[in-house]
Amino acid sequence: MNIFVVNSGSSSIKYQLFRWPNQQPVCSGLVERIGYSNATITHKVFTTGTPQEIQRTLALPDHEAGLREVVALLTDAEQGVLQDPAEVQVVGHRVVHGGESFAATTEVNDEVKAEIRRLFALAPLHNPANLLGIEVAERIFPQARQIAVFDTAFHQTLPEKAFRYALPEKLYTEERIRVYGFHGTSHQYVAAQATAYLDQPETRLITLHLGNGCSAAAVHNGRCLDTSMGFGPLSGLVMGTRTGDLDPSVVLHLMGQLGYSAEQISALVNKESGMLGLTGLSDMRDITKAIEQGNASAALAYDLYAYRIRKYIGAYAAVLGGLDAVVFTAGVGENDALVRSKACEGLGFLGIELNEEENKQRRPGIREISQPNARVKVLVVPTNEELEIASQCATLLAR
Ligand SMILES: Nc1ncnc2c1ncn2[C@@H]1O[C@H](COP(=O)(O)OP(=O)(O)O)[C@@H](O)[C@H]1O
Ligand SMILES: CC(=O)OP(=O)(O)O
Ligand SMILES: [Mg+2]
Repeated sequence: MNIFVVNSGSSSIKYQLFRWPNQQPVCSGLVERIGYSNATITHKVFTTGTPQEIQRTLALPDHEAGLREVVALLTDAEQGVLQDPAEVQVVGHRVVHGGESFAATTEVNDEVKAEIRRLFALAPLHNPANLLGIEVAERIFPQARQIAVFDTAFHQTLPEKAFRYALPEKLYTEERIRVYGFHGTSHQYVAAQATAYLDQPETRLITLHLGNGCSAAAVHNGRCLDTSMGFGPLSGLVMGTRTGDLDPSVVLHLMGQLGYSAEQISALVNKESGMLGLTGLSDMRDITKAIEQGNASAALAYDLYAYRIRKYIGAYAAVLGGLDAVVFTAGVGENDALVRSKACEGLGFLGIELNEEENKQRRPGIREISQPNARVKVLVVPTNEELEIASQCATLLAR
């Protein structure tokens, strides 16, 4: 069986094709700058000994044009891996917000699409693009089963004291205003990997997904107890362009005293804040370079970013009543040794002690970067949301 996984963003599409059940990735890629005349496709094929990379720059007016180009690469006479798009039996989609309706992976139908659309307002950067990806895939792969895997699903096990806000009750009962949590597919995948690695009867983990969006989760024996993103993917850790935790008084002041509209507030907290707002840069690699060049704003932003992570580690150690491992994952978590080092600074009292030599190494796979006899293991576990999505699709179909 061929499973094609699509992670559709506002101006990008990440994808991966798997042969199942051997879980082999056949190819993967990234379409960026959709909507521009200089969009790019980076396509990697793994069927030959050394991965082949194809790069294309072209005009892509919309997601449909992007996905059609990807299908052209998949079925290319020379470098293609399929003869016909009809060979794709399953398309697995990352959908960021599933609300309270979806606690599990779900086959897409009209009702599911309507619910994803109803949730647009709660995840404006993500759900519209996710639905668009589904609709385009339905046209391109009409014979395939379309399956949605929700970022929120893994967090549906949160106890009520963790998922409720201290707001009037009817805002929960009538409006479903509560903590949903995000990046669940990634937290679930790395928690399972870390649990298998630790191989002990009980595991209390803090998983830290640090990508463009960032979130922390407290996971006890594979069950999520708390997470830092909330009603939408804005609260908690400092992110590339999002604020993380912010006192609502700031929003009230911006609207009441400084004349901001709701749209301006949304743009501010989603797209203009976080590391970008603090430094003018959102990519951690650029921020690191700026620090090396003596940029004081970049140094402060980096401190703030790591300090927020440290606060959540302390909080979640308390939630879990102890700690077996801290797990770093995603673009920043897997690659940025200095962020890991600063985030763990001063946490020796919790049993967290980094081995700085190991922390600086770059190796594929799971890496243990704590001191050999530290009470808490610190692990770098590469995430693979696409593999987890494919795996959840296969599990659903086998039922
Ligand atoms: N070598 C690296 N060092 C530091 N940060 C990195 C490195 N590689 C990637 N990143 C960071 O990872 C982030 C993107 O992470 P990723 O998990 O791909 O996010 P997303 O899936 O949300 O797009 C970017 O902010 C980028 O700066
Ligand atoms: C939910 C979320 O923040 O996703 P991403 O990190 O991909 O933007
Ligand atoms: Mg991501």
